[in-house]
Amino acid sequence: MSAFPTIATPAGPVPYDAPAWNRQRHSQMPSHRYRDVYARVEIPLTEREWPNCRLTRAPLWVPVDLRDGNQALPEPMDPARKQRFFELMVAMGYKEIEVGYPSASQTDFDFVRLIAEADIAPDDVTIVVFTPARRDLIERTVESVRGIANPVVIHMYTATAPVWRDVVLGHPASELKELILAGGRDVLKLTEGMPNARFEFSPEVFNLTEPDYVLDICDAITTLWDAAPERPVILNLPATVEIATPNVYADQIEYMHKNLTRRESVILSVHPHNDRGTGIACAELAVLAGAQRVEGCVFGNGERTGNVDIATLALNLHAQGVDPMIDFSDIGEIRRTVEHCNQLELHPRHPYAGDLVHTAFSGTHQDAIKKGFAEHHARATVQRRPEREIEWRVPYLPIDPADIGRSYDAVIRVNSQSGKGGISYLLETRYGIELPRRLQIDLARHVQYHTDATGTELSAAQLWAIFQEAYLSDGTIADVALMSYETTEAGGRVTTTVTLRVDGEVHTSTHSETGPVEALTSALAAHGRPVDVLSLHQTSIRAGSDSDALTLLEHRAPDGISWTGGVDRSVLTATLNAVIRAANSTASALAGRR
Ligand SMILES: CC(=O)SCCNC(=O)CCNC(=O)[C@H](O)C(C)(C)COP(=O)(O)OP(=O)(O)OC[C@H]1O[C@@H](n2cnc3c(N)ncnc32)[C@H](O)[C@@H]1OP(=O)(O)O
Ligand SMILES: CC(C)C(=O)C(=O)O
Repeated sequence: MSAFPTIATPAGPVPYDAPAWNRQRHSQMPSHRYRDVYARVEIPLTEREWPNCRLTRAPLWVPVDLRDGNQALPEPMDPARKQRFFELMVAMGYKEIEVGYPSASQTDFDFVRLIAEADIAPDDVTIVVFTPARRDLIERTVESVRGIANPVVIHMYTATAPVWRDVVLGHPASELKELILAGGRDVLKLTEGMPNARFEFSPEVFNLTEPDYVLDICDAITTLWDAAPERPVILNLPATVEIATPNVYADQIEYMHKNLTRRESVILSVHPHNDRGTGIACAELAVLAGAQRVEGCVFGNGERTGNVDIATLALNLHAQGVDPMIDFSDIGEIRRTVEHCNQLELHPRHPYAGDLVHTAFSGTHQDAIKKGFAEHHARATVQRRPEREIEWRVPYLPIDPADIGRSYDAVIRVNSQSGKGGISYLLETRYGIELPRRLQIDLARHVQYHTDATGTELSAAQLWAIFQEAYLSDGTIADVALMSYETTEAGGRVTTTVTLRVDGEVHTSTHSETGPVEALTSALAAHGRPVDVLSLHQTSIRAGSDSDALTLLEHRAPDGISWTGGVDRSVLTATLNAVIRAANSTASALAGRR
């Protein structure tokens, strides 16, 4: 690590990490205990190519929700939930699905039998079943798939890392290799006469296993199973317990990719877990390093912190312009089904699918998103192309939420962190009201006052209520009213007659050569209630299929610049209402001042 910079102090420059400045202290935790057992293995890779590679196409995805995901649930799925999950995965387009650990339970076994006996797996979907390298369990596994017409993969695993060899299995390295090959022979023998059967081997805890030992076992198993390009063997290299930075896993995968003897007859697969929170990074770097197949769970359920999350991996590709080859266009429905089957809820910040991931509360983000949507809309109009087709350039939203079936409405929500952009966006999208910039700023102050006081989020309807209270309600004094007006034209001359009630008295005045708004302001001035109009803006309020005109009027008030509004079916009446309201609010402000 490079040296810390220095900080100028009255006593001269002091290193930034000097105790006086850097207040970090040694923790109370015994970190030294983890140096050996869970240490990264050394990989004899001298040159690495993966850092220069790019993700240009989707790997083969294999969801293991019904096996690795299921074995990590407090309450494993019942048959109905398993079937529903399976059907979801088929509908999403997965072509290879691990459906269970048939020797583990009757439910798992029966589900595989259901696939054999009912017509729930389309012909092009490969069915994977999982087994340890133990004859009785392999027998039961092969039994479960008998009669399935689909391609079938028998997936055998055994842990290979030193601690597992010593502590769990009780076999030194050479004996363990023999145990694995014995399991491999059992698989071969028991699947004789099953031309649809292919084989997969996983050296569990691959990432903690000595590279040359695991390479030797993998080569031995591909030789035993006679891997060939037309009948490849899947070698699945799990990061069963994630312990190192993702670049280390990438090195491990590249090492295998470059050194496997029958590489062209192997489908190189990875199976990352997420103990360090870097399962996604491990999978992505592993694909750069040569992996062709990725096992994971749809939203990352699985042992401890989970299997790698396939939805995130797939949508990361989508966000880089690469077709993920799996359909997440209705992520809400997928999420509902997965939550129902796993009985686990997704975190609101879960990438892509969480409730809050397409929502901005903070003012500057809202402002940028609002501008981004406006620019997007304008560009689509200029190019005469559908908005869903044109290039996406909306700041802070890595993908168009509509791509995955989420609506724009949820994108912006308002609380005390919000600013004018988000507030006006909500009023515009919900009510069709386009607010002028200076009014947006004024309204944001009213909203901020409210959110600071309550600390809660505001809905569009609540914002609308605040808007009405601020600009459309009559002040404490409402002693001016417009009784009537009439405009006539004779010989090209326009004359407007205005009848006002001011302080209980009715006054009628006639104004030549002016339109109704000027006539009204002149009449108000003549009766001691001037309104100094600075600007007028017309917009409309959508109410169902109808719309009302909304006039927004900026005027000089005793306390500075102020806004009032008027609403009516007619634009003119809306404007006159806004002028009268300005006269009354000026009176209220003056009264408040006294
Ligand atoms: C990383 C993974 O996800 S691996 C998959 C883990 N999934 C599961 O365990 C869920 C399903 N498992 C089960 O239902 C049970 O564990 C069964 C049916 C497989 C086995 O049950 P039991 O026979 O009662 O054994 P138990 O689970 O207590 O212990 C496992 C035994 O298998 C051995 N073993 C563990 N993995 C393997 C393996 N891959 N190949 C061969 N033997 C293995 C262990 O050393 C232990 O042997 P021992 O009894 O001689 O000490
Ligand atoms: C054995 C493999 C496939 C596994 O589930 C894991 O390592 O987590």
